[in-house]
Amino acid sequence: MPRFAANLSLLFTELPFLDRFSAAADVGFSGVEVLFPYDTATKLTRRALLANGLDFVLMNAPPPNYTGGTPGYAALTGQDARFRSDMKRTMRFAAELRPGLIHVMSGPGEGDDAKKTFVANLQWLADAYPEQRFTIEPLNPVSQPGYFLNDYDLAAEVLGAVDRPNLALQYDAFHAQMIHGDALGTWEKHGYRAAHIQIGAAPDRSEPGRGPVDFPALFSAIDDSGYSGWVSAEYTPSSGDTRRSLGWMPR
Ligand SMILES: O=C(O)[C@@H](O)C(=O)CO
Ligand SMILES: [Mg+2]
Repeated sequence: MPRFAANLSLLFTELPFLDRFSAAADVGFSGVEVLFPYDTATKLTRRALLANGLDFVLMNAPPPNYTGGTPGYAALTGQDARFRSDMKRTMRFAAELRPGLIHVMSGPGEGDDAKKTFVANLQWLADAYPEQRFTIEPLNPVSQPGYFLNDYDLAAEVLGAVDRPNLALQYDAFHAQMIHGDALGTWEKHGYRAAHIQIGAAPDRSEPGRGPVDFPALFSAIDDSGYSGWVSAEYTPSSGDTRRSLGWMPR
């Protein structure tokens, strides 16, 4: 059975941020991820991780939280200086928080120029920080209109062109189902590129078990593939109560 982590930006939001760590540990998670940990003093976040024996699995770049703003500059031609300064800032947080992975958001864009820019920026990043592992994640166009990385085949092309050992795919069952209509088939085609997995039902991004994705079959396929990373629960509990949403989680 996969190792499960909790996304504390979507789970346990009924609690204040720093209380979500112990809540996740109490129900059996041994790792957590936070999309944008930039608003909380790093020493407080670090203390919450250590006090609860939790691995810090992943955070997003760039800071700050993009809500209401641009979701990254990595694919925006002519914005290389902005991309680099954002990533230097990210890495200052990472030096303290020590995430296993950093998800680099592409931001908006389309076409060959955006692809070339994205590839060149990712190569710079991977070479500048060879000890850090990074991911890229396709996001569906309903949730993220105008976002450049909106397809798993495109992600495969980008990963092939970047060709660095510390950059891999972030597979999200919710986005895979929304983009390609087949989360399991997308895993079977692209799963070998993945360093990180996130799960949530489609189309409403609630807990696994609702909607068309067959999660027991997906978990078996993940196990059979030999994947050894984390599977992170990244969904909004349908009742608003995270504990009540955990029926999908094998004990
Ligand atoms: O799936 C998502 O939306 C996230 O993993 C993410 O990183 C977007 O902020
Ligand atoms: Mg995701």
